[in-house]
Amino acid sequence: MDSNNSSLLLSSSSVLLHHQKHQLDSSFWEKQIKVPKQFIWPKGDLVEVQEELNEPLVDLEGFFKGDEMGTQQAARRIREACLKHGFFQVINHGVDSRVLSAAYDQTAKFFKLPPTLKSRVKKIPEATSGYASSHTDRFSSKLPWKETLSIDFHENSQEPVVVNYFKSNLGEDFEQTGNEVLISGNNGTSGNQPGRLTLGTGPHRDPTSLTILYQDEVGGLDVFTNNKWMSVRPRPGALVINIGETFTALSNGIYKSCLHRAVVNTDKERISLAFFVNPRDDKVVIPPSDLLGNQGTRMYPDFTWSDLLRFTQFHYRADSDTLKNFTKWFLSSKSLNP
Ligand SMILES: O=C(O)CCC(=O)C(=O)O
Ligand SMILES: [Fe+2]
Repeated sequence: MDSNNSSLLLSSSSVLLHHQKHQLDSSFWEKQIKVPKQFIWPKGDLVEVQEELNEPLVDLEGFFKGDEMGTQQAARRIREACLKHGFFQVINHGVDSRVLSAAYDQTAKFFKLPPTLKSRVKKIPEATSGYASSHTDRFSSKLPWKETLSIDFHENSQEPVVVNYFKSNLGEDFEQTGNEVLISGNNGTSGNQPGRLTLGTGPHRDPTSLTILYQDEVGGLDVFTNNKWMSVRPRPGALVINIGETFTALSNGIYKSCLHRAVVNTDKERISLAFFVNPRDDKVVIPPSDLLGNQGTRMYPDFTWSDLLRFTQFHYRADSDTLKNFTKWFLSSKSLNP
């Protein structure tokens, strides 16, 4: 799809939350002898992985070269993965490895800045861009052991929005960061062995359409499928793709968006770069009629990405039941305000 076509349908955004000032500094938490109880997750969410997920590794070379056979093979493998758990990895994806390394380095450089500097881009309420440590303002329990930097990106914007964002908040030295980072960086820090009690990102399904993730070699991404947690092996140069709830709704529930989490490594810090792809705000998510089955039954109501975003930002922490609870909330708010 060329960028003109895709901009008719897609916008992209990364959505994370703001913080309280004294908790901006993740090094503060790392120095604590005991993990504060707000960061301790229930045992059921912490069950360790025993196996690797056998997700398909899809080679996109044929697709990019216009090769029919290669394209069909890739499509078949992606379809199979989406019917099972919605996770696959891609190689020969066309994203220059130098851009990925530069984005990674710039993200790492940002997370190493002193807290006072990071706080210059701190996320404010209702914003979708900015730096956040842990989401402490929004939740009082099961906090994620990580810091995040989120940046809004709209493909059809003429302005160098991201470059301007970094330059105006952090200064000229960060122009390059703006050039490379079109992602949200998750930095799961290790510290005092919090890995045994905490999670970098708790179990959730992404509300997005698609998530494209670049993870470093530390690993920690786990997927819950076949009734167990399974790890997604970091593969050098590959991107992890998973479908989110919006895509599930678009496929009338046929393609699965799977529960996943990021565990904290007890020895090493981990950085992951997630690019969330979402429909344009005004596009209604309606599955094609041939996915409705004989009865023409719709699994989910007509909604827009901004409805789901509002729900997950202001009413509900994304978890295993987001789409089900969103549907209830959305239908009842519609019946109150028809
Ligand atoms: O860091 C990861 O591997 C996953 C992060 C994630 O699931 C998310 O940001 O939605
Ligand atoms: Fe996720």
